[in-house]
Amino acid sequence: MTRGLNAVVDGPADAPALLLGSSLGTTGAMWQPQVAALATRYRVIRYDHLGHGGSAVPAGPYTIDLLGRKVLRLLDDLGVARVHYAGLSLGGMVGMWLAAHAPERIDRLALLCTSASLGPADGWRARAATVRAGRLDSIADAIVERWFTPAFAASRPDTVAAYRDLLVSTPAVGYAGCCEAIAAMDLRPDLAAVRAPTLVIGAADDPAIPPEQAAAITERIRAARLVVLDGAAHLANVEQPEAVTRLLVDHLDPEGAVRR
Ligand SMILES: O=C(O)CC1=CCC(=O)O1
Repeated sequence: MTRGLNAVVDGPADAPALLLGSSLGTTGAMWQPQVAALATRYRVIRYDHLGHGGSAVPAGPYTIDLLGRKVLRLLDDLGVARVHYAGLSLGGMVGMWLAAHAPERIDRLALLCTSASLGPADGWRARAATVRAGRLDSIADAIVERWFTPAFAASRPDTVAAYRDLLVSTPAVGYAGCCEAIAAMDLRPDLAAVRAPTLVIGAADDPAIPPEQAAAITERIRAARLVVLDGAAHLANVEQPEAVTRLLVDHLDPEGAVRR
């Protein structure tokens, strides 16, 4: 028996719930640029993936199915029946799984800088092996280089350093377990089962998951809309915080968007 997922909750207890899923090698802290604005409207629940942050760190390999089931258990523990969900990268992968396998629990969905299938699997398994051998620090710079555009990295070195610190503080077993989940993942057949109105956001300068992947997701989900953001790499919510917050606010409350 393992502990469950760690989560931080902000906003009014009686507001609609919004669950935020973060990327590989980060925690719910990744969503800091959006929290203040979103928490005026929603009960914002930021969870850490299995093996990340304050969550349990069982020995891997993990699967997306396992990560998704842990999120459902978290919602049960919090007494939350239904949520909006926004997830970036690995957080988006879990969001697709949730929307396909537990559609009764997901209201509106936002998928950022993510993919339904992200090969080559051998690359992810090699990365997992490197990290299991205790060498996450040796590949951290190469990973973080894909998270931000060169212009952002040059102008905001402290922010980049803070996200690098978050990455290297991830438990090796947890990080590797999630790499192995991505290696084994193919959510493409699941996407036809997604009923939630979905906003798919790609970033024009994302070398980790290029915007073509966002377009491929959009084509497979019945009620999906695609937006490609300029001036952002993989962590688009950090690099373009206002634009991402606005897109989320308008997507989650489309009637409010008409009034605004
Ligand atoms: O950090 C990376 O290499 C890019 C990435 C893939 C899945 C994820 O969450 O981040």
